[in-house]
Amino acid sequence: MNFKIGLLGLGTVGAGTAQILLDSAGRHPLLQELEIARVGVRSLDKPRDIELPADILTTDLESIVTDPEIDIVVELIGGLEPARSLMLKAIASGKHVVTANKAAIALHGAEIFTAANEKGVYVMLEAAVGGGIPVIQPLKQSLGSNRIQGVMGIVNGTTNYILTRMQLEGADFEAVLADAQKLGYAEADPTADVDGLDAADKIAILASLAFGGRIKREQVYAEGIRQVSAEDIAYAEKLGFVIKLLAIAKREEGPTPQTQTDVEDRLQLRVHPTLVPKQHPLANVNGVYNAIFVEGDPIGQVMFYGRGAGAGPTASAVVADILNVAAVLKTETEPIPHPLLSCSHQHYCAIAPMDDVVTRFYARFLTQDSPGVIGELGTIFGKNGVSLESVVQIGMRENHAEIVVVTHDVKEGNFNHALAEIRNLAAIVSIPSLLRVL
Ligand SMILES: NC(=O)C1=CN([C@@H]2O[C@H](COP(=O)(O)OP(=O)(O)OC[C@H]3O[C@@H](n4cnc5c(N)ncnc54)[C@H](OP(=O)(O)O)[C@@H]3O)[C@@H](O)[C@H]2O)C=CC1
Ligand SMILES: N[C@@H](CC=O)C(=O)O
Ligand code: NA
Repeated sequence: MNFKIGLLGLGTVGAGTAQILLDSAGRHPLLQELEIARVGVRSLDKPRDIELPADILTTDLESIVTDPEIDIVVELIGGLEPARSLMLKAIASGKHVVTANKAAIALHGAEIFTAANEKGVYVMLEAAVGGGIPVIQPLKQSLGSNRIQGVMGIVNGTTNYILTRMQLEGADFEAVLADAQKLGYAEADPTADVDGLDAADKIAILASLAFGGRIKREQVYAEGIRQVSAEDIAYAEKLGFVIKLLAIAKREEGPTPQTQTDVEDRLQLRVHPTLVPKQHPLANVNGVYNAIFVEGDPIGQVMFYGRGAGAGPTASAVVADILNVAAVLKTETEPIPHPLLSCSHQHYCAIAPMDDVVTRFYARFLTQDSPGVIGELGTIFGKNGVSLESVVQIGMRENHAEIVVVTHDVKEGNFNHALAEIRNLAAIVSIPSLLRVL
């Protein structure tokens, strides 16, 4: 039995996927039953490293998703449109869909999964989060017996690659970003990586699976790494931390749920650069590697680690999804959405406002070099209920005193009130950095 694949996109991930499909030796035997029937691209003239019969390439992607011969549509063009419409048309035509497109799923997942469930087809997205790291299937299946308390991770390879090289080599942000683009890690528009939007898409997807509800993408708080400076990386290092872009989804404890439907806990959903203690497992995840740290009851802590971007690792996850669908098609005469492969939740999770989030902060102040400034800072923080773990005058920068503060756990709202007062102090020149601490 052969399964016909309609591949949309033959870029970094598309070419990586075709490469695996064309070279099945030594891999799962079911691969031999997969056939690349048609491939959709934007330009037919582009030179490509992969050899495919010219007549299967087309720029008419709609004809692929409606082709009665195609069993599985693999969407690897990226972006919101026409990716969303093509996936919906594929579903309407009864095709199963495999995608790596976290942006389209995070924003339009509800529409796409509702259509898929109505039509009785699968939408698989292992490659969309953590590239080659198996994390979507484990959340759907292997961890299904757990009540998940938190999912936290380094889920953007581009920014982790940049931060790692800035830390290890003191490298320049722009130069390292250009390398990440050459290596195929970055999105077509790397703004999504650098500004934390790609990580926000991914944590929305992970949270939806971990906490069994839909997530409104606009409710994920996202801060990127543009403001992370070489100075902060160096100060963090002295204080025993490394700076990582973390994506965090955390259940705020409510009453213990008695039934499936009365889970009304709120979720924290946030992406921001974070000072991570050097001894934390996530502190040692470097370069393009990603890691997703899950805490559940009764499993405790578990971490998934591997390459989060790049042609081969991402294609590994794409082809695994194709195999999963092919395996179901082979064994079920009338495919119905398999409860452990499909996504069927309906309600939206309640999200906590950022002002209610409790976290530690690192703040760097430039002040006039006058007596009593540290005392003034301490008084304002104390008045706002912000307890300080350390206050250190690092030295002088451009004739101003440089003071670094690390707080204990504090409500963001209280910290922001204190900052508003501090900004009005005559001695404050600027506050170049504000970062959260794990
Ligand atoms: N790169 C990575 O490491 C990872 C990427 N992803 C996701 O995988 C998806 C693909 O990414 P990637 O391979 O890097 O992207 P690329 O930009 O390398 O490739 C995109 C491909 O899609 C084709 N394409 C794009 N738009 C259209 C269109 N409107 N009509 C027809 N063809 C189109 C392009 O055609 P042509 O070749 O003719 O230009 C190209 O072949 C994205 O959703 C991305 O977020 C997920 C995990 C990791
Ligand atoms: N641009 C993304 C690619 C994988 O999702 C990243 O850098 O992680
Ligand atoms: Na993955």
